[in-house]
Amino acid sequence: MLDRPGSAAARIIPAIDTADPARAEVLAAALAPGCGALKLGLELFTAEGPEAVRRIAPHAPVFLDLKLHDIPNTVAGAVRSLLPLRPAMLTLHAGGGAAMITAAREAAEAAGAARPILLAVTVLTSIDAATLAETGVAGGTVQQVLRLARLALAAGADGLVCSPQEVARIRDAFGQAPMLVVPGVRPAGSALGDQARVATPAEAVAAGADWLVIGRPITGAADPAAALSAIVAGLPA
Ligand SMILES: O=c1ccn([C@@H]2O[C@H](COP(=O)(O)O)[C@@H](O)[C@H]2O)c(=O)[nH]1
Repeated sequence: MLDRPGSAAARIIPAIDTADPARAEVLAAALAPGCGALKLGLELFTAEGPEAVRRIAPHAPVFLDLKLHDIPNTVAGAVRSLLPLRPAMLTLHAGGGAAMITAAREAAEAAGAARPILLAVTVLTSIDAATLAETGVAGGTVQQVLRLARLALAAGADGLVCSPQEVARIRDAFGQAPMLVVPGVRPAGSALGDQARVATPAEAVAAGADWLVIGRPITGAADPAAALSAIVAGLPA
């Protein structure tokens, strides 16, 4: 299993969000020396499938962010199908419920010590309180994140995906054991895009984040490797 980051660079996971496998490889080669892992998500996986993972994996550990969400039997089968790709991290939606998460964990155990870190996505960082209320969830984002975090960790998730705005509350409630992987991170002055619950990289780390997922502020820069280096330079060693 991937170790918790031991340096500022190792904390950063650039999100390689493109449907173009050649572009993904160029980004991977440029960014891998300065980061801890590379995140591949739905855009590349739905375009290119497992082959995209095989092409990126030689560069850095792969965080496969597919946000699995289905009945337990189907999610367990998907985890089994993904294990040969040896992802370092894998996501599933906490909202799928405890039985789904436990089924995913049991399926992942087949990989033994090389199994991926299983991360439960709480409330997407693009969702604000009003959007959450539209889905029928009252009480605000922090309360829902804590509710889903409790469920997911009890069911066998190794860690959580949450926004930087909930990290300190999660550490207060659950301590240092859960691995916290945090998107919704924006260097000062960066465009928010569709992200709603954000903080800067330094704020996220100070709150207790383990890894920071950062996409467009890096991959949309004229020099992605330089943008990554500038973010790392702004973090404590
Ligand atoms: O709650 C979540 C879960 C996953 N993501 C993913 O992280 C990156 C963020 O990219 P940016 O360009 O830095 O906004 C992206 O791949 C999302 O799918 C998230 O943003 N929020």
